[in-house]
Amino acid sequence: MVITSHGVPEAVVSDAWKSVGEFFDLEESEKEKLSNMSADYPYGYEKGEVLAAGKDKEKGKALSTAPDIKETFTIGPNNPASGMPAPIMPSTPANFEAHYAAYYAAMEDLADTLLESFALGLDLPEDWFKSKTDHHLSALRSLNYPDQAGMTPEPGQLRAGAHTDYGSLTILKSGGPGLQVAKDVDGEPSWVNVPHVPSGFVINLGDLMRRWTNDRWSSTLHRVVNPPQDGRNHRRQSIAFFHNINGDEVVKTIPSCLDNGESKYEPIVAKDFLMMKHLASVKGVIEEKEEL
Ligand SMILES: O=C(O)CCC(=O)C(=O)O
Ligand SMILES: [Fe+2]
Repeated sequence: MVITSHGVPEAVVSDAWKSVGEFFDLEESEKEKLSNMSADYPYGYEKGEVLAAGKDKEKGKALSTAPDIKETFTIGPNNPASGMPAPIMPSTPANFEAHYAAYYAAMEDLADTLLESFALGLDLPEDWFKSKTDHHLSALRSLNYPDQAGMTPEPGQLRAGAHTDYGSLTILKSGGPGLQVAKDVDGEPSWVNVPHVPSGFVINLGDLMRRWTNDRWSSTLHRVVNPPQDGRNHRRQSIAFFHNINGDEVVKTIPSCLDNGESKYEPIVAKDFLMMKHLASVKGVIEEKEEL
């Protein structure tokens, strides 16, 4: 869905947007200083990531061994209770840290509001999600899809390959068209362009929400296509807030989503579920490498 009238101050968005653009404009060597991803710190700067888990959904087979045509910068929560280390931020551009932190905080508030609506939609008390999200593992990732002037993507290579997000819900701000969604069904996906609403946010559900609701709600299969041939020189920027619940929360089918008292899924600790998703995506990459 696309939401407007969300209450996020325009300046919070435009400040973060500008700082993100300036960050991606830095020399590669500057950005590489932030590529400090490890098992303990699954964030930072990355280029050419392959979202392999999603590719499994396209007939269970990778369409291409080529990486997504994008670069990303990600932080996690700035809250020791989440169990994650504090965010490592770029020191340039000068205001990046303040703007990024303010945007993260605004997204936390918006996610809380959305979850209150979700609770009502699932026949739960309005504050049902509150105790399950008060030391959440949400991540904020900005994305830059460089212009494609003078380059020819490999067959099947996209700005972002088809995938579903892992967590509960995603709040996405983007600077232009290119995002497509499809029903997450077996067989050939039927892609639909998501309308670009400049003041709005796109909301996608993730795999954790799907499992939690016992498949009553689906996770959104999506991708970002390459610019049209006559618009190759257009760069695209977006900022995605991946809301995730408390890492130590046990994801056990929401009572109102049981099917005649039955659940399709075993209870799982949220952090284990996210790790399983992460490892599955890494496994996809390894298998692709073995196919070469
Ligand atoms: O840039 C976009 O519009 C989508 C990004 C996305 O799907 C992701 O980072 O998971
Ligand atoms: Fe996504």
